[in-house]
Amino acid sequence: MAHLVSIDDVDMRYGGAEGTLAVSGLTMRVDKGDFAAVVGPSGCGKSTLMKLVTGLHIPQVGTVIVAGQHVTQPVSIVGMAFQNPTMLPWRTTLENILLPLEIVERHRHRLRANKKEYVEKAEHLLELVGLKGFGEKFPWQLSGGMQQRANLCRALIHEPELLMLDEPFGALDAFTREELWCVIRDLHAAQGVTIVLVTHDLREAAFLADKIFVMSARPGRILKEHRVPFERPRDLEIMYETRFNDLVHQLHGEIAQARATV
Ligand SMILES: Nc1ncnc2c1ncn2[C@@H]1O[C@H](COP(=O)(O)OP(=O)(O)OP(=O)(O)O)[C@@H](O)[C@H]1O
Repeated sequence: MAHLVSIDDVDMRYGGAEGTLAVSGLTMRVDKGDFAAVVGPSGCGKSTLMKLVTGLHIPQVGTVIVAGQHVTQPVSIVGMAFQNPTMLPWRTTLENILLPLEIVERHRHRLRANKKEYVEKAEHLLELVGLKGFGEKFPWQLSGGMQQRANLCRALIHEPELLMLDEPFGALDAFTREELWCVIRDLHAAQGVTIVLVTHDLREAAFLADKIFVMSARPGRILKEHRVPFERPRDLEIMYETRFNDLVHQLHGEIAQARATV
């Protein structure tokens, strides 16, 4: 089967020839339908990896292929969500969710012609993430967790094949974060979207992912790929099981070692 994401021997350096080498010899593959997590020491190049896959950065060495296309510009089949959702305060939540459709040329005409259909789709997504009826509220009327839920809807409105999540729950309290893990788990199951999640939280990676990539310290490359053997659907209770804690412990050890070998 062809991989949805193929990164081959990539080097990415910021700031010219003498600048910071963020990743080097980076190679990884993500298959269609996968839920992949990327973990590693602080500053190892995780966000850089996300930007390479989405075409926000183009590497100096190596290739990035997404859905069979060599990435040379921003990739339209990708949805993205970052740590701090930036919603436009003067637009309602629903209008914020529809925003990507107004920006992307390809969708703009379709939105104009089929507004009702897209509003229904946005309302369906709001329901999926537990925000039914909140579309008419303004972002500042929502809690941080609710804004992050809406942010996920916005990342999914154009039905991306690939959803890239960069520390999306980092700013939330532990309970809200766990609630959102379940939202993401259910979205992955319901929408069949391929997900790549960058996170510092090893429990988050072990709970959500099928594959966990461990990166080295900068310049980042993949040190190890774990297959997560836990059956789906997973319940939060799994986090109290020995096999879950063994995996988290192992990941922790690998990252500690990567940090020590800088
Ligand atoms: N635009 C940039 N210009 C210069 N250097 C950069 C730029 N973006 C990132 N870097 C550097 O590249 C390296 C990797 O950064 P990146 O943000 O990809 O790491 P990260 O693993 O996501 O970090 P963190 O764990 O802190 O979230 C870091 O040393 C960072 O300072």
